Amino acid sequence: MSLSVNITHRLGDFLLDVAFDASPGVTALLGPSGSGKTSVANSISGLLRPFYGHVHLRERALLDTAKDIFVPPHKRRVGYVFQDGRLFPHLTVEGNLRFGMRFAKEAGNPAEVIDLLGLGTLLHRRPGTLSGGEKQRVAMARALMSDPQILVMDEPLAALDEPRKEEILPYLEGLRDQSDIPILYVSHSVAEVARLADDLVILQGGKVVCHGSAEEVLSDPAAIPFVGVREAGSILRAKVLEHGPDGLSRLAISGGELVLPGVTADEGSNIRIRVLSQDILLSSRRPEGLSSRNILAVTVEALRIGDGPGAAVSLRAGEDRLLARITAQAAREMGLEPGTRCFAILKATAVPKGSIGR
Ligand SMILES: Nc1ncnc2c1ncn2[C@@H]1O[C@H](COP(=O)(O)OP(=O)(O)OP(=O)(O)O)[C@@H](O)[C@H]1O
Repeated sequence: MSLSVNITHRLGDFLLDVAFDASPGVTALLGPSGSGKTSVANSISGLLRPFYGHVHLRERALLDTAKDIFVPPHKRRVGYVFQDGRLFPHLTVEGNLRFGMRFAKEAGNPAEVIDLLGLGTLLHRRPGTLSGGEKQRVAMARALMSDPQILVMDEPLAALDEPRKEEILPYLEGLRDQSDIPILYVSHSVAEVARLADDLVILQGGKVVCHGSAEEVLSDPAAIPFVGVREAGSILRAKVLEHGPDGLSRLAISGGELVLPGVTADEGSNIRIRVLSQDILLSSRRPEGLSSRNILAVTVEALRIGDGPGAAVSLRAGEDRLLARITAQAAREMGLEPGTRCFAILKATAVPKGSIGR
């Protein structure tokens, strides 16, 4: 395990009591404002010194209260990206990147990092002339230049508008896919996390309430109270089979095929699709004469009927999972229970472009 966190800390009335592990790839820390995300990130970077517990990075103790170990921030090899970038305004992009290397024993490969984050044409510009998204790409590159053993990003997209977020997400996907260190990605946005996370830790009131692979957690009805009913949904892994002339693409998933618009990835490439639970319909029989092409044979895995009129149904389609939100009345009438076989219907236009990543 690359990162192991087990900490307890009191901040005023707030008690932080968090334990989780993270491997290379993106581990997202998701939670509402005040749930303790920044405090966890700060405990890893050394900006906060928890009263009790440990933080281990590649078997190295950065914090171990039992042994009175507290490694100062600049010796931790933690690359930190703040919400607002915090670039040096008087230095060019290149100067900012050089600054990132100043404590590095072995600096990250500048050409590789510049290429990964698409900074080649920006090197001589000053931060004041960059867009918010470009500034954040520089901040990420600067953090990588310090040859970190982990990258901690605290809400790196929070200050950006939607178009700038869309612009930067592919770079973050590239970072995730090419980096061999763990990336702790702090966010309150389920959409971002669904695009980027391999693993997901959900925090609520200073405690871990869900932890697992992003696919597992997001398709678990038990996670709905924490992500919110409107944001609830699952992640499907698909392969692009072909792009049709009509703007629709045919995709293979483990449980069948889907036809969706807005897919720009090359034929043959793998993508991930976020499907909101509110965009899935269920039918006991295979529907006929329906406008939707997206009909999947599924098996009910779990069912959660809340206090209100809604029911959440976790479904298995081949190796993939779907989450559907229907009325409790419909669930009863259809006799849904674990093991029930039925059909899930997804309207093609329900999946916006931003829900399709790689
Ligand atoms: N120095 C402090 N003294 C007292 N309470 C604090 C202090 N720092 C943080 N807190 C409280 O600890 C809780 C967790 O704060 P934290 O910033 O870690 O949450 P967060 O999930 O990152 O929130 P946000 O997304 O709003 O930044 C909050 O209730 C906050 O008010």
